[in-house]
Amino acid sequence: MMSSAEPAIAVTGLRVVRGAREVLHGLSFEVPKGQITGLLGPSGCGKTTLIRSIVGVQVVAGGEVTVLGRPAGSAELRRLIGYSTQNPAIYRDLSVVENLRYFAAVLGAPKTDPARVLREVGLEGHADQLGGTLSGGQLSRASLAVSLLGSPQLLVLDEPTVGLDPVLRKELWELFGGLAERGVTILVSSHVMDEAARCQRLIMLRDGDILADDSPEGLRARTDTADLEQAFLRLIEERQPA
Ligand SMILES: Nc1ncnc2c1ncn2[C@@H]1O[C@H](COP(=O)(O)OP(=O)(O)OP(=O)(O)O)[C@@H](O)[C@H]1O
Repeated sequence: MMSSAEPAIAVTGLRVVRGAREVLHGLSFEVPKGQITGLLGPSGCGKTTLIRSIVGVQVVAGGEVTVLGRPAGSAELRRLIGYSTQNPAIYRDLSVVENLRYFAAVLGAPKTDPARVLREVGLEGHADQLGGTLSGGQLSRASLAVSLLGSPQLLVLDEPTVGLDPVLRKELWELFGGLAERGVTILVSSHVMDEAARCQRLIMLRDGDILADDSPEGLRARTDTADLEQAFLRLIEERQPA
């Protein structure tokens, strides 16, 4: 039904007000299918709000968000999107595999899925450990495992590597790369610029506006720097009148 040229996510004129302030000021962009798109920007710039709008849990003040050809928040998207929030939602009093069985049942995912996703995130050795006793990195991977249940077409990950050591971060990015090679679309937020280089596409946010929407190579060329952190800073300088 959908052509492969159709983007996984299309956002037009998205405005969101939280509290008394407008935090997203009319964003428009597309996320291509089968790629890793990074959503980057400093703390408080609106990454989580944008992600919430895409997964359909944010009240929006204006604009349109279309995900896999349907309006964001549509019931049928629930099975097609894997969403991992910043605060891992794992039951502390259930073991890892019990958590996975529970969420698989809620999603109507196959009974073989918990074993598959445990393998994918490398947590087989902790299957019977209680959620409440996992380390930070193990908890992040358990949360990622939940989002992989049911083989979603789109993975939306809000800062999945925050607080992880470099080895674990590298492993997780390799996992993301493998999923993208299998055709899964990944939108991943981060405030760590060195992770930007691992994405095929970058959306840089600042104060609720898009500063750049480009490939890492395009961004480096445009800002004449090899370093994406420098590129980000140069884009900010360009915007500010001298
Ligand atoms: N419930 C709320 N009520 C009022 N303002 C809010 C609320 N939630 C978030 N905000 C504000 O909206 C802005 C965007 O927040 P958001 O969580 O989207 O940023 P972020 O880029 O994800 O930040 P971080 O990287 O620190 O998680 C911030 O200025 C924040 O203070």
